[in-house]
Amino acid sequence: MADSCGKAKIGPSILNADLSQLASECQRMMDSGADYLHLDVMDGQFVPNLTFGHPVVKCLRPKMPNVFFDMHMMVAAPEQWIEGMHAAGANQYTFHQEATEDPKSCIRKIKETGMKAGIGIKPNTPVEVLDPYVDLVDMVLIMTVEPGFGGQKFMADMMPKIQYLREHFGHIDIEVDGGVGPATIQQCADAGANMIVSGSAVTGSENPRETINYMRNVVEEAIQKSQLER
Ligand SMILES: O=C(CO)[C@@H](O)[C@H](O)COP(=O)(O)O
Repeated sequence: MADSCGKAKIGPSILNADLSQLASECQRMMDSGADYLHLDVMDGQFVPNLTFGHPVVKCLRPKMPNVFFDMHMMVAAPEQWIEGMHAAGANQYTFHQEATEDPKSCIRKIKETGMKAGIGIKPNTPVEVLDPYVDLVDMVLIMTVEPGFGGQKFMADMMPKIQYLREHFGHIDIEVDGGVGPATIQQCADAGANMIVSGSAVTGSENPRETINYMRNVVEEAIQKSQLER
């Protein structure tokens, strides 16, 4: 993932998978051709749901030593978990701008560990709040559902946020997350998203490999089209 800024990457979310089989579900996603794993961490404060923390990541890491773990930290005071997630083997730490008084300090602490830093916003947060941080992070996350649960309806009115980021900041990694699947990937690709989080549409697919390949092809075609139009 190191030198792949702006390329099409599919990162399944396992939130709606069979969490009693977490390791095998993660492996199933990678065996189906996923580029990375999107792991949803929820604390019951920042979002009204509870999932898992760094102890679980620590157990997962030895089972999949080379998989890129994209930690989606839907938590209050995200600074508190940076060290733990790094020690557990996380590769990227994506926090929410709404969750901290000092995003720049959070970004600095993440990068000091060697992890990649991501910053995300919820649907009701204007994209312009990210302007001071985009050049400091490795990836920007645009939520297309209210964070907290998988299987929700895609919010197409979030696409202008992605277009804004692509137009103002060029080849950064822009991740889209929530209700993304074969029926909605074209909108995301056309808007400029290149890192695709898809949960239910992939983990619930009869053919996850086919679903992943389809979405990657749509994004790759959109990237090529935008490059030709420049
Ligand atoms: O962070 C979240 C939800 O809060 C997402 O990562 C969802 O887990 C994506 O799942 P689908 O909407 O694709 O089912």
